[in-house]
Amino acid sequence: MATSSARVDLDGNTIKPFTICMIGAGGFIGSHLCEKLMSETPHTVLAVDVYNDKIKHLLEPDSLPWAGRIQFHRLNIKNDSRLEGLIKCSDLTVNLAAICTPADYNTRPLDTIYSNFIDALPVVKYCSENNKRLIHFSTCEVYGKTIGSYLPKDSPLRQDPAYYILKEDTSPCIFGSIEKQRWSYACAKQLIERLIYAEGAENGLEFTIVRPFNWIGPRMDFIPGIDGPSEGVPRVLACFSNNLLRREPLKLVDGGESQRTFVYIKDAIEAVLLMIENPGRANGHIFNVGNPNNEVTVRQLAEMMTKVNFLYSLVYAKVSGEDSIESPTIDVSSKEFYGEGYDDSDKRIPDMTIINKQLGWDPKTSLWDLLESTLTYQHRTYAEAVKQSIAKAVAN
Ligand SMILES: NC(=O)c1ccc[n+]([C@@H]2O[C@H](COP(=O)([O-])OP(=O)(O)OC[C@H]3O[C@@H](n4cnc5c(N)ncnc54)[C@H](O)[C@@H]3O)[C@@H](O)[C@H]2O)c1
Ligand SMILES: O=C(O)[C@H]1O[C@H](OP(=O)(O)OP(=O)(O)OC[C@H]2O[C@@H](n3ccc(=O)[nH]c3=O)[C@H](O)[C@@H]2O)[C@H](O)[C@@H](O)[C@@H]1O
Repeated sequence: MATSSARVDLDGNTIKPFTICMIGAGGFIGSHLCEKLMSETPHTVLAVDVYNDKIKHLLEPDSLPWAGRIQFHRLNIKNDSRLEGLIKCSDLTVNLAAICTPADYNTRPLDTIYSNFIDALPVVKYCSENNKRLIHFSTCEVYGKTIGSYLPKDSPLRQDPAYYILKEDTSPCIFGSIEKQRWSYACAKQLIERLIYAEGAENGLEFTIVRPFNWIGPRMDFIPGIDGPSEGVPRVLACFSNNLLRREPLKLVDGGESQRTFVYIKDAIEAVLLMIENPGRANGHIFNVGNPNNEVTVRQLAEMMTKVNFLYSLVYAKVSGEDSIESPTIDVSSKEFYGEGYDDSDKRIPDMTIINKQLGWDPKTSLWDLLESTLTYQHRTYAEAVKQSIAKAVAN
């Protein structure tokens, strides 16, 4: 445990322990960030969320080595006057709270806009008024679609990185029309980014904006019918994990042609810790955090996850080779899967120049490796519960 030895920042200065108000600490990213801060740093976390299931293992029992350095505050930031007090007594606020599952963007656009813009406003205001540093979680979705996607299909310029690489300081934000409510999330995130940037420019707010590019790993979202609603649609990793655990075909939306770069949550958390502990290098910056080397189409992701799952089943669950499903994928239209108003980002490759220069950070984990450890986690956490729920359904 590194908590007793003095920590130094990237410039060799000793880092004093500080207090972090982490809003949305009970979610996927928050749970990994809390874990990292507890196990490797001396900092204190005031963990704010409406749920704490994903950080329970850090809160109990009292004998944990970090007991006293993490406190859970169950509150909804929409309507709780305790929020300002928690921000005031912290050195830094990290805001992760949001609705961030695409199935909600076109079906619950009002909740999406309120959650990502209106509910974040008081957090920015309290940080600005009390001279507190803010690390705000935005998204790579603020880039929307690539410039290349608007070129003719056979244009050679589509192969030119200038038409698809996403750069914090030069790329435009390209969204679809207003009826394409998919973009309600990206647009709300863009506006809160602009507001934070303006608070920095006009009122001196010390801020960092993070644009995650498809961070994935254990504890992401939920498995429908097990630890989330049966009809709920989580992000792609959990959708495909659910299909694999239930031994049903993986659904490819509109042919699974969209491309994504996936980064392992543990690599990405290293980047966030560097931002937290190096304010002089992180303040005033917007950072892409992703892994440009892990690009696949959604179809390729489905194929890779099917292979990794098959190997896991052979080795650990002792399932025979012939038992693998015959039709591992099935095509569905986006209208059928997400409903009216869905649209998609075609390709998302982060430019890494700024984060490299400011923080010297690079992702390490390959897609194969991260899928192997994540699917092992999914099996160990959910396989038995899924088996029981299938048996129950058959019995009824
Ligand atoms: N996971 C990714 O790859 C990714 C990519 C891009 C952007 N982001 C952004 O990062 C942030 C965290 O994402 P995540 O994947 O951990 O999502 P998540 O849904 O797992 O976590 C969000 C947490 O915020 C909490 N929350 C939401 N509204 C709240 C409220 N009103 N009051 C209190 N708590 C509230 C939720 O209960 C949840 O625990 C979000 O802002 C998201 O937009 C994530
Ligand atoms: O993770 C990110 O960086 C951002 O992108 C995500 O958006 P997206 O990548 O579109 O969300 P996923 O649900 O992970 O879907 C990825 C792709 O898989 C497809 N998909 C999803 C689920 C499924 O069962 N099948 C399928 O083909 C989707 O249509 C999409 O093309 C979410 O908007 C946010 O969590 C976040 O801000």
